[in-house]
Amino acid sequence: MRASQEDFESAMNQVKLLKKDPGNEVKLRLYALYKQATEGPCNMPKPGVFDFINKAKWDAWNALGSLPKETARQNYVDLVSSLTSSESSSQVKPGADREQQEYENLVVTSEDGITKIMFNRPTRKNAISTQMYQEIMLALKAASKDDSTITVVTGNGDYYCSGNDLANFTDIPPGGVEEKAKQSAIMLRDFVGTFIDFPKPLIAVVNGPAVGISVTILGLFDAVYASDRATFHTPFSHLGLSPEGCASYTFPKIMGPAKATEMLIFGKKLTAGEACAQGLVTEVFPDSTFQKEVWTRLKAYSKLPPNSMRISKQVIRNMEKEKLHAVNAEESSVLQERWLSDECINATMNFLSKKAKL
Ligand SMILES: CCCCCCCCCC/C=C/CC(=O)SCCNC(=O)CCNC(=O)[C@H](O)C(C)(C)COP(=O)(O)OP(=O)(O)OC[C@H]1O[C@@H](n2cnc3c(N)ncnc32)[C@H](O)[C@@H]1OP(=O)(O)O
Repeated sequence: MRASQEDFESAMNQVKLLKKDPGNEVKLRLYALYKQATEGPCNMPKPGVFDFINKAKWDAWNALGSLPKETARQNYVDLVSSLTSSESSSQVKPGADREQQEYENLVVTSEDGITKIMFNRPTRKNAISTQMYQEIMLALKAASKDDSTITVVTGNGDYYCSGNDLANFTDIPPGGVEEKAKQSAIMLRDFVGTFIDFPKPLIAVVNGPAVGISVTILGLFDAVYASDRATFHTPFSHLGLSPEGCASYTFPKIMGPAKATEMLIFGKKLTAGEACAQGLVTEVFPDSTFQKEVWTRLKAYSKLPPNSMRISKQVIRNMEKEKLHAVNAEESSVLQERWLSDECINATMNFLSKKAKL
């Protein structure tokens, strides 16, 4: 069942009763979902650059694109529910392992045996900044040790994730671009390594389009549920790049070398249905019932015996671990060179100077 008008109104009241300020990102998200749920897609003229507050509100609402009103209403209710439950769980067990760490680019909640890690930069289509790579690693490490039985990764807004934040290329340290490429290769290897070693069932709830590294690492997840609005795109050649996230190994294994070539070399964008037919996605749901159906299923899975699930994951994955770490190291080292290539620098500059989009 989808959130009713009554659920929506009750969620609006609960927001007023929140004891803790949820922070600007979340408040903007609530505003945007409220406007989308009540008025539909953004219909206001874009405010001027110096009208900071209204520009931020406009950006947040506009970022929801054509998200249907019912989905926005449901997402609003879900977001309020995650805020109220994180307040009440920290009241019930202060200082215990349910305690939530503050993240700038993620919303992490834990309830019903499920830790949910939600990418939370909707105005940037959830592009992964350098800080966000670190936060995702921290959140996964915490989830591996908390008392949840399964861990879910999802996105806030109309995108699941638009991949690496291309602005990461502009933050060059005093050691120069070579030093930046070296540090980035280490960060990438650690980031992907955290997924390879994650001990519990790891599930992706792909709520919208997914790009780049957010797609490649799906090969390291244990199940991938997708809305029929989701697409899967790895435009590495267009960006002068090469695959990461172990996709050079997992994708040919999952879908066969020819289909993997179309995605990883020619940058073919797959619909959710195509990705499911090729084995990258476990199941596709209509967007209108996506959240409801997936979370009902996940809540049931989270009640299965945790040790049995962990051990089964070990049995399924452990034989591959050494190979995956070797592939990860090789992909990261190849990319360290690619980032310094003219092909990559030109493609990135074209995007950042607004001359190109995917
Ligand atoms: C020296 C070496 C340093 C290297 C450091 C890297 C370390 C780790 C690397 C791991 C490797 C990963 C590979 C990849 O992930 S490749 C994929 C990279 N992603 C992209 O190329 C996507 C680029 N974005 C787009 O093409 C489009 O934005 C979109 C996703 C198709 C959406 O288009 P739409 O028209 O709907 O929306 P907007 O373009 O208006 O987006 C809203 C604003 O968000 C900004 N945005 C979106 N995605 C990104 C992104 N990936 N990086 C930076 N910024 C992004 C977009 O520019 C808009 O901003 P604006 O409002 O200011 O215009």
